[in-house]
Amino acid sequence: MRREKTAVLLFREDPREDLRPEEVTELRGLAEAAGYTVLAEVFQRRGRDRRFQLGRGKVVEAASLGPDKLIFNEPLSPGQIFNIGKEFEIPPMDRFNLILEIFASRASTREAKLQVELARLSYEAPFVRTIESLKKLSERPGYRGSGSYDVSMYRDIKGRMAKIRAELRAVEETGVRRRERRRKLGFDLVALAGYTNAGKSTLFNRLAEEAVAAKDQPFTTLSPTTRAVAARDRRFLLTDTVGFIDDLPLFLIKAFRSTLAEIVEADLVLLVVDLSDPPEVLRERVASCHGALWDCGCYAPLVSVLNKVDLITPEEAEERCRLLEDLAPTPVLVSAREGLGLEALLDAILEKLPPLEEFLVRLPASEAGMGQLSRLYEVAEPLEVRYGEEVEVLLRGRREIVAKALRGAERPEADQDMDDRSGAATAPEARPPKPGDPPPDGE
Ligand SMILES: Nc1nc2c(ncn2[C@@H]2O[C@H](COP(=O)(O)OP(=O)(O)OP(=O)(O)O)[C@@H](O)[C@H]2O)c(=O)[nH]1
Ligand SMILES: [Mg+2]
Repeated sequence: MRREKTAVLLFREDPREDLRPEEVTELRGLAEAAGYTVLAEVFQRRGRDRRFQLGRGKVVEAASLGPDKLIFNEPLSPGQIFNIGKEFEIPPMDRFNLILEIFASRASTREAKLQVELARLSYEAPFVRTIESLKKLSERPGYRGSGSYDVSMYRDIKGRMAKIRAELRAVEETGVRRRERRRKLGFDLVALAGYTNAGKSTLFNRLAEEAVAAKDQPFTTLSPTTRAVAARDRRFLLTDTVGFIDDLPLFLIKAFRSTLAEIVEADLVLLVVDLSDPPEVLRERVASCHGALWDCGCYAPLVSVLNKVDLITPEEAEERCRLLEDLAPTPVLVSAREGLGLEALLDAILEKLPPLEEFLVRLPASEAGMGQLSRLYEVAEPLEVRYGEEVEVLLRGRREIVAKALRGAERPEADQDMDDRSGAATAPEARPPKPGDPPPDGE
C-alpha cells in the first residue's frame, strides 16, 4: 500500500489585515484534494520574512512534525523556496503548486494533460532559473526543493514548451471530433461540475455503480472519467470533471478550461454542492460555480446536487436549501458517500434530459435492412420488433439522431480513441439501397 502523504499548512497573517476563515478552509480543502493528510496548521501574525516567509521559529515548529511537504498559504518567491528547502530539508510549496498538483492528477484527456504540463512549465521556468543561479552560489549541491532540477534544465524548458504547444494544436482538433461523434451516436452527455472537494468523484462512482453500467455498449471504457450509464430506460454518458477553485491564477485558466471541455458539450450539468460548508461561504461558492460555468460557455440545464447531507441535521439542510433557493435550481439532497437520495437524483436527471420520442420504422427484410436495424439499435432503444415481409421496429430515441442513423450517412472514418463496435454492423455496402427510404415519421 502507498504511504499517505502528509503536510503542515502555514499561514501568515498580515498585521494590518485579518486572515479570512475561508482562506484556511480552502487551503485545507485543496491539500486534501491533492491527497495530503494535514498534520497541523501553523499561524503567525507578522510582516513577510524575506528568507522563510514566516519567522524561522514557526517554520522549525512545522518542520519538527516531519511532514512530506510544508504548504504555505502565501505565494513563495524562488529564493524562499530555495532557502526553506535547504534549511529544513522538507520541500515547500504554495497554493499555486498545490493547484497544479491537483490539476495534474485530475487531467484525464491528452489535451488536459498537455495544458497542465504547459502551465507548470511556464510557472516554474523563472523559479528554475533563480534556483539554478542560487545553486551555483551555494556550496551545497543536490538541492531538491521544488522538484529535482538538473542544472541545465532551464535551457530545455523553452524547447519543451514549444513542442507541447505544437502537439496541443493537433490534439484539440480530435477532441472536438470525438465529442461530435458521440453526440451523433445518440448519447446524451451529463457532466458533473462543482467546487473542489464537493464530492463529484464520489458521486460519479456511485452513479456509475448504481445505474447499471451499460456493459454491452461500446463506450464503457471511454476514459477513466467518462462512463456509459443506463438508468431506467435511458442511457447517457456521465463525465467527472476537475473542481472549481477560487481566484484561479491566470496562467492556469487554460489548463482548467481544457479539463472542462466536457461541460461545454453537456446536455445536462449536475452542479454538486457541499452542503456541509459553513453557511457564510456556501452562497459564495455556489455563485462562483455559476460564474465559472458561464465563463466557459456552458448554458446547459442544471440539476443542483446538494451533497453531504449526512454531515448536517435535517434542520440545517432545510435552512441551507432556503439560503440557496435562488442559486440552486432543481435541488436534490444526497449523500454520495452514504448513497442517500440517488433515486431522486436519477429522477431529476431523466426529467431534465432532452425528451425522447417513439418512432415506428419499417425496414426491408434484407441484409441491408438488418444493417440498418443494428445501426438503429446503437442510437435508440428498441421497444418492439416484428419480423415479416418487412421488419417493423418500434424505437425510442432522439428524432434527429434516429433520422441520421437511418440514412446511414455521416459515418466518420475509423476513429481514434473510441472502442467502436458499430463498424461491423453497417459496412458501407449494407447501407440502404434507396437513400431516405422510410423516414422516421413519429407514427
Ligand atoms: N461525509 C461525506 N463525505 C463525502 C460525501 N461525498 C464525498 N465526500 C468526501 O468528500 C471528499 C471529496 O470528495 P471527492 O468526491 O473527491 O470530491 P470532488 O468534488 O471530486 O473533488 P475534486 O476532484 O478535487 O474537485 C472525500 O473525502 C469524500 O470522501 C458525502 O456525501 N458525505
Ligand atoms: Mg474529483
